[in-house]
Amino acid sequence: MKIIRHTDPGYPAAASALNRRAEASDAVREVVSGVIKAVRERGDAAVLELVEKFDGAKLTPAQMRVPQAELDAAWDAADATLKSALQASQRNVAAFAQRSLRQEWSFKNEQGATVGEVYHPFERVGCYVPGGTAPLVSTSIMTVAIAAAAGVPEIVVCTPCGRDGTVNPGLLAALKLAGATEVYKIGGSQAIAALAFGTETIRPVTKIFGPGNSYVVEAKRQAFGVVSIDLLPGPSEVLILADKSGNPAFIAADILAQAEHGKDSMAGFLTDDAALLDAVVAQVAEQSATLSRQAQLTPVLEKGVFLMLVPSMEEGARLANDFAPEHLTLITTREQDILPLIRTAGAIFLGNYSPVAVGDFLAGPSHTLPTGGSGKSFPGITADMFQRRTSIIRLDRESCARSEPVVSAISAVEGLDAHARSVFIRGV
Ligand SMILES: NC(=O)c1ccc[n+]([C@@H]2O[C@H](COP(=O)([O-])OP(=O)(O)OC[C@H]3O[C@@H](n4cnc5c(N)ncnc54)[C@H](O)[C@@H]3O)[C@@H](O)[C@H]2O)c1
Ligand SMILES: [Zn+2]
Repeated sequence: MKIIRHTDPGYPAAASALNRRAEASDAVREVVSGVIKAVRERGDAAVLELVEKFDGAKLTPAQMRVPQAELDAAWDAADATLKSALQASQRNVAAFAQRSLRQEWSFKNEQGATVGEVYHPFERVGCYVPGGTAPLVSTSIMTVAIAAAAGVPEIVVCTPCGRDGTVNPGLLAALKLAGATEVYKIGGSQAIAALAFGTETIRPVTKIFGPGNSYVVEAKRQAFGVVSIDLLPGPSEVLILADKSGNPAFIAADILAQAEHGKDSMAGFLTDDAALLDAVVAQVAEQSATLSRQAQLTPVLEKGVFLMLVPSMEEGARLANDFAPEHLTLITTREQDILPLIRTAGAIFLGNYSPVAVGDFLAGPSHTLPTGGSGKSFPGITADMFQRRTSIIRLDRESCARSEPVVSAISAVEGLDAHARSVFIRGV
């Protein structure tokens, strides 16, 4: 853990280093462009070679898709506690999604033309559900269930399999409940390439959603244009900003919950209270000893966790905006002053009793959120991202006549006389 105080000489540099921009390393970019090229040129064969190389599983093209019967059986076999937990999560997510959906509307413009917007669900989307280091059962709900709530008829999921070629049955159960219509057990950038460009087995989709590691995120970025994408949701992270009202045990628990995501994940803690900083450091040491995922925790605690004593909560909010955290926890007695200052967080958790884990699994908004600083440009997944918008324009003879002088004036400057004629030829 790095501990920096505003009284340290290194503070200005450490504070300005928080002002990040999301960019993949050259090495990741190169690997991914090689993968995309291979999948475009050689389809299934390339996908399966890469699955063997990165995930150690030997599959045939016929084994790529999880049969519907296996999805159904996974749901039937899931234990009752898991089923009701997944259902509770899905109910909250669907209810939240309903409120985010856009409705069609229209109005008459100044010339009397009817103009408006209509929305249709995308026909066929891809949702990536990570599975490299943990089977992200919750991500099934946080992507697929939202697509289903938006009315998307074809929801194609890719998720990596283990060396034995199987996918965690709890994950399959969640996908079934959430409403996945096709599930392929392939992961990584090869899965994104297959979804974007298609292979003999996988028909291409038009938009790709969902989080993943740096390879998955870079593949989505490189596929952009051929498909659209939701955002760039990479390795998970949290930033906690608290004044002396913060509970050190709760804060340490949230830092550790973040750290157990493993490689590349980050947790930061900013406070204006020196005693709280010390108490959180002590709590992290005490609590971390009793957790199971030491292999994931240790490297993150060494490299990915920083604690900073800032001169004020206002300065903390400024640094939080620079960092643009995926999750921001704000604990302060001055919420009305500090909350309005936060503009770039993917999701904001307020007060001592709002653990990020409840947002991960249950609360309602998608947990698929921007990371790596991309929150400055992208929001997290919302239901309306599964809707394609188009505009509608209808004129009658009268509104056409009233539009003519404006069209003629602009056509004259642009030198486009056919444009002007196409209006006045209508007898106006
Ligand atoms: N931002 C969010 O909203 C959000 C939500 C959930 C999860 N996540 C993040 O998703 C990530 C999931 O990562 P993961 O690794 O566990 O699973 P993953 O499914 O994203 O990636 C696993 C795949 O990566 C590929 N891969 C691994 N090493 C590679 C290499 N050297 N070269 C090329 N490809 C390689 C493999 O094909 C493998 O199938 C985590 O970082 C987690 O924090 C983010
Ligand atoms: Zn988490």
